[in-house]
Amino acid sequence: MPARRAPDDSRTASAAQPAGCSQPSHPFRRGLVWFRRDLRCVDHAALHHALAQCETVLCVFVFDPDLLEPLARAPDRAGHRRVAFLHGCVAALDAALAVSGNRLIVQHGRAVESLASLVETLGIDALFYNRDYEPAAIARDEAVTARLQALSCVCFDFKDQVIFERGEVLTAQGQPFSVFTPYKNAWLRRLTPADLAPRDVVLRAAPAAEPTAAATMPTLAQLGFDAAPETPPLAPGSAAAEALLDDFLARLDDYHVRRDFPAVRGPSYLSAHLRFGTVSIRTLAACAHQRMLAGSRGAETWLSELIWREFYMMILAHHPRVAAGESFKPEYDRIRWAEGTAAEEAFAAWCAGRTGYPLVDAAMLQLNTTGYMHNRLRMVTASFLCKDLGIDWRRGEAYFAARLTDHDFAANNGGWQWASSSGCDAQPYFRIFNPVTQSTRFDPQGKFIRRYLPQLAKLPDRDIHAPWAASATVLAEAGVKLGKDYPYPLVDHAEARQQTLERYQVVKATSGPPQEAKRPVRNSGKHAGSSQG
Ligand SMILES: Cc1cc2nc3c(=O)[nH]c(=O)nc-3n(C[C@H](O)[C@H](O)[C@H](O)COP(=O)(O)OP(=O)(O)OC[C@H]3O[C@@H](n4cnc5c(N)ncnc54)[C@H](O)[C@@H]3O)c2cc1C
Repeated sequence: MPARRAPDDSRTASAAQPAGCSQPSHPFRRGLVWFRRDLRCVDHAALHHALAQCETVLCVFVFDPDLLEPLARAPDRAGHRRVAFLHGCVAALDAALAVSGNRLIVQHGRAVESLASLVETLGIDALFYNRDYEPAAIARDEAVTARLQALSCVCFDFKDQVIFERGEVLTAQGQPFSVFTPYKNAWLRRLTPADLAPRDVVLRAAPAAEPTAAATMPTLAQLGFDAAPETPPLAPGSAAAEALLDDFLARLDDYHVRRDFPAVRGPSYLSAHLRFGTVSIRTLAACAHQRMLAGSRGAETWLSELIWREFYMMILAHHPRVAAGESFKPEYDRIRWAEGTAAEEAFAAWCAGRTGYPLVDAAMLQLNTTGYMHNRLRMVTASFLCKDLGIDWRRGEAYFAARLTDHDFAANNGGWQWASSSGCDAQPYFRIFNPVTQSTRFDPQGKFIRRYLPQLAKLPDRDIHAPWAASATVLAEAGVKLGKDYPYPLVDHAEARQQTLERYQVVKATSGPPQEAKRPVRNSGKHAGSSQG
């Protein structure tokens, strides 16, 4: 039996009142809040309801080997950075709870067994958690709920990760949207102040006898991961998220003009915090919405990005087959991607940032060294992999998934399917980013390239985007020996573009007028009128 759904998760605790329950002030004696992608103790739906429903509220986080082991095994220890960030967020949550005399119980084990054991040993009669929308998480939550209900523990789940979930924003015919702009318009029409109101949390100190203090936080080494670097690329926890948000709000009004330039501090850098819920989506959407109503174009554009996030989560919820590796548009699974030794070498070069296209390489080095990549560059590198190297987008998706600290299945899959044209509201197959044009346009002085490719730093702005086209004198003056200090380009873009158009012929019949492919495209790469532009 699934968890009981609160009819809504508005601020009234009675929304979660179990059916047939009399109305004592606290219908449950001991409740447990299971933290997952919501590692904060402010504006938190499950915690809000648990405090209203239970005499005593305990809190738990479970480091689940089902999730950790694949990351620990990932090649070149790629998953370690993300787990270090997660570990830091869990520690920060524990510290935040301690301020009000509460502690986080931290478990290391499979969620079903860990939670069942806690329910029995601590005498828990109700479990509260916020919903997750990834198919594997849904399956896990159903297993947990079934097991706990068998132990007479009532389970409640809440909407918290999004403003609107699965079935809340639909077409006039009651169908899910597959195009972003009408979805966004319907999303905005549906929005009311209650959707953005914080789910208040007023913590009560846990009685001293509660066994939570006995819980110990496993070290990263005990979890099978490297120790966190002394200066992590991104500080974990809610306080760090708040600092990033404060910094971003001062530049929000210019977001629409700054966000596309990777060398400029344009976007919010909040993605990993949104991923782990150290900041509430309601807080962010409320800030953006308020400033948008006051006339801020930057805020309007940023709110659109937050809606893209929900759009892709909605797509995943309605089309879980994309999580099984299928293209959103099935005809795109007929494409024959490059295979064999040359393709393997090309993939390895793309991963390592050795394609010979400086913007692509600098972007991959940003990902490999920091666990983050700027949105513009995610589009450029993804397009380069599928449409210049002819390599299956799923390989790039997996590479990003292992390395991004902010990895979110729905956004990553949506972004890759957008770039490869196989997704809903994706860019048409015949629109192919020119990596040099993207570079001159979005990193005109090569500042970003110079940051990650210091060997090219002395090249003039004019030549840094395509070093192979620079004169021998310019290269010599800049101290660049092509083939030694920096690779020759792996492919010729014009030829690769032609091959891609041929490769995509199998989908042409269903995906657009063939003559469009012949029209020269000035590829600004608008992501359906929004960020991926
Ligand atoms: C190939 C590809 C893969 C991607 N993989 C991920 C991923 O794994 N995780 C992830 O969070 N985003 C992903 N994105 C979307 C986007 O690139 C990042 O959200 C953004 O770069 C994060 O930086 P930020 O927080 O500074 O963004 P901001 O510009 O400040 O945007 C604010 C928030 O809006 C959301 N957002 C912005 N753009 C998008 C988008 N196109 N799709 C969905 N949500 C969006 C994110 O939650 C982001 O944090 C991907 C995009 C592409 C093209």
